[in-house]
Amino acid sequence: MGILEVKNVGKRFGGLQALSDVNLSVKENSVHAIIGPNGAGKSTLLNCLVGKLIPDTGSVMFDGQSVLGRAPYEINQMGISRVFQTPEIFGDLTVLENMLIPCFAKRDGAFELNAIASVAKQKDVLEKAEQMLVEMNMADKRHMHAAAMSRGDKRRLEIGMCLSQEPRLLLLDEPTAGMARADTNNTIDLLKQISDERDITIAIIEHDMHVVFSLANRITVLAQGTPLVEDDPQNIRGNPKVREAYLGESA
Ligand SMILES: Nc1ncnc2c1ncn2[C@@H]1O[C@H](COP(=O)(O)OP(=O)(O)OP(=O)(O)O)[C@@H](O)[C@H]1O
Repeated sequence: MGILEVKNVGKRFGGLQALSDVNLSVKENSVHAIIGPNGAGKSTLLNCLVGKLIPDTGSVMFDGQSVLGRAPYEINQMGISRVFQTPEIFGDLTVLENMLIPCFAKRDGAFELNAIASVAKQKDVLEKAEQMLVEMNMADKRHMHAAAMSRGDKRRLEIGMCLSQEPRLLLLDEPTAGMARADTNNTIDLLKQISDERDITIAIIEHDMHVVFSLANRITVLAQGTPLVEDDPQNIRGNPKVREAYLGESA
């Protein structure tokens, strides 16, 4: 039994069956990649896991509890945190101010913008945010405006903001999209470190096969809304069905 169990999930948009009969079992503490050609249904599936979409059929269980019918913030509180394709950070705030936001939300269940102004009085939150920046190797950038950072550092900050909420499952939607190779490699190293050092499960949607094969210990291939194959990376690499689904993409 995995920490995340998806059973027979289907989702239709008008005349388009975006997902049908999707089964997925994500083992605790694994790095599970979900790959597939454009339009295969990867983002739709992810949206069904975090409450952004409600599947028409099937079930989604996280740690034995159904996530269906719960609001995204409730699913977040259950222990699922999501990293978006474009980093969801506040460019006008400093790195430290960004980090304070999830730290307040974790402590109080909510966040008010004026809390940042009085943060000096909130030692526990400030210490937690500073500690997270140390763990993310970003302490030297704490007073920098987030917008001024490289794409890789924005991603690093966003991942740190997610981790400050102490999730048990981290979902990543193409975390290296649009990155230069050096930033991609830094992100791979960061995710490896997170997976090795923390009690956390990672599910990642990714097009870049270098990222997938560097990180994943299990891979599900989606094609036309349904799982084509689920296997270990070494078996996926040479699988003719996977190569065919990608029609020449480097699988
Ligand atoms: N809100 C929506 N309304 C209508 N159709 C949608 C909606 N969201 C996705 N689709 C369609 O559902 C199918 C699956 O899309 P989805 O974005 O999940 O694929 P994907 O595998 O994530 O693709 P990509 O790799 O290009 O991001 C596509 O045909 C897409 O056009």
